[in-house]
Amino acid sequence: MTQLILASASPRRQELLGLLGYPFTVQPMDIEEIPRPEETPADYVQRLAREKAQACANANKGDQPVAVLGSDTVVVCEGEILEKPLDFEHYVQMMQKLSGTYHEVLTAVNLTVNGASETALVTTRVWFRTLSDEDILRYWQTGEPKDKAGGYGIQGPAGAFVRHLEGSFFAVMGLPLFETEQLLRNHGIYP
Ligand SMILES: Cc1cn([C@H]2C[C@H](O)[C@@H](COP(=O)(O)OP(=O)(O)OP(=O)(O)O)O2)c(=O)[nH]c1=O
Repeated sequence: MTQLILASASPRRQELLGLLGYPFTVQPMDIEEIPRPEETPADYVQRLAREKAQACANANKGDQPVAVLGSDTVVVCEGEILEKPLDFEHYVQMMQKLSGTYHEVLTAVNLTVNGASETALVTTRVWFRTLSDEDILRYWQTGEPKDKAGGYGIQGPAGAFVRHLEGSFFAVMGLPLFETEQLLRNHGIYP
């Protein structure tokens, strides 16, 4: 039987994959996350999702057959890629950019199995209400922004910043449920 591995350190991705009902194990991969010159945000997230899954598949070569899921999420605002905030200043800059306007959240998920590799990309447009300096400071103090792309987690208190969303809530949180299940089914993997 093919063993399913989630190549991710993200507790959100673990929680979301758990909702699909597949038994799986977790093996995070440390991949360098730096966009190449001229690489579009869409190409970048898809490459990282693929690299995470392929690194994990390589690490499990020779064992029993494995199917590996890798994923990556970035926030894109006015053409700029926003990843995890490096510090408070960086976080404030990000929130000021996101305040009162919309941005895109790009999440790619890759399935690598038996040498085959397929990636799905989900783009979600998210509209934030205007944020005051106090909103921004108070949200930092929750400790939530640090490990999240764009400096926020839609599934937590920052959900109150979101006026409207077009796309997939689960993709913003880190793993699109519909597309992930489709990838698995396309490759004959069922719970
Ligand atoms: C925008 C947004 C991101 N996030 C999280 C999901 C991801 O964990 C993180 C994006 O960073 P990633 O680099 O995609 O993932 P990661 O480093 O956490 O985990 P791994 O590479 O091992 O898979 O931001 C939320 O939880 N909620 C949100 O609303």
